[in-house]
Amino acid sequence: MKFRIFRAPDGQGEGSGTPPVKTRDEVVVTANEPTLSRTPQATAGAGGPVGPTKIAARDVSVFYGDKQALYDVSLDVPDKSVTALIGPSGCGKSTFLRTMNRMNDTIDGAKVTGRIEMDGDDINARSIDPVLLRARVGMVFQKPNPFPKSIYENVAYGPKIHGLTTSKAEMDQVVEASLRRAGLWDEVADRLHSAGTGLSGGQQQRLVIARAIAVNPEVILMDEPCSALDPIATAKIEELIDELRERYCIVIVTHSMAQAARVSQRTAFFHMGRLVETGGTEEIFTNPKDRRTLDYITGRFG
Ligand SMILES: Nc1ncnc2c1ncn2[C@@H]1O[C@H](COP(=O)(O)OP(=O)(O)OP(=O)(O)O)[C@@H](O)[C@H]1O
Repeated sequence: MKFRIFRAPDGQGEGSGTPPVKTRDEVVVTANEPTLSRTPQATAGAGGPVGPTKIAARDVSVFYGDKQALYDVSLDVPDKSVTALIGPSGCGKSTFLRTMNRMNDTIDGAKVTGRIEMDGDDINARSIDPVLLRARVGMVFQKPNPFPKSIYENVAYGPKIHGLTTSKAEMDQVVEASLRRAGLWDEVADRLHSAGTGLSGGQQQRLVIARAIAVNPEVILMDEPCSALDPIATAKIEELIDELRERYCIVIVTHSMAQAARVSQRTAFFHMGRLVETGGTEEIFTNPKDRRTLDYITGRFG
């Protein structure tokens, strides 16, 4: 599917006498043709097929001490698809991302209110163990952060501490399957016992993704996963994200509008701690309803 980012709503912009506005990213982006058959229970969103709701956030606010960073955010995140969180610096994208696996709990003075359900269960309930939750909801950060251990041990670490395997042979299988799924196996099969930190930046990021995959997550959160990578490594991670969405619910924070358009089926635009608008990615980029979304995607601020 090809679409041109931006067509102004309500007769503004292209074809209405106002000169077309260039986005600060590429203007024309391409994404794969949506294939409804790939996800049988999928419904067709404007940005491609998505699965049923995996995470439902309702009236979520986050405070760092006295400062409120998020205001009453309600958002449904669908399974088997990629949801992009976009918006200007400091608008609360990472804060919202962290609410989905309770990473804000690890920040002194942070307080989360509202409700977040995963498959209908309240993830902030007392009965939920945050360590187990973070295995179900894995996270990939801006800067690749492999452990100072071998490639093998990086991937085996999670299955080991969660007791997911019972033999060395089974662990070998999990490590290989995870590295294959992260698109890294062919590059590291002959050096599994070398240091993970010796890999290139892009390989390290795929190793970190393999590490997250190894514990059978249902959701993968990615906080600007390509911002430290060159364009070739970025393209590989984007391809990988596109493959992974068939199995997982993926949420990605990105500053690149072109990246959001290439990899996501749904987009949520945040501004000053509020969720302004959400919808199918194509719809958000071609026909945003809110003026602030339009201004952001056309590079007027941010
Ligand atoms: N640990 C923290 N302690 C205090 N304030 C914080 C903390 N983390 C974030 N904030 C504040 O919360 C607000 C939202 O920050 P957040 O990092 O979620 O935004 P963002 O949209 O992800 O920004 P960026 O695109 O620059 O990464 C900002 O005002 C930020 O300064």
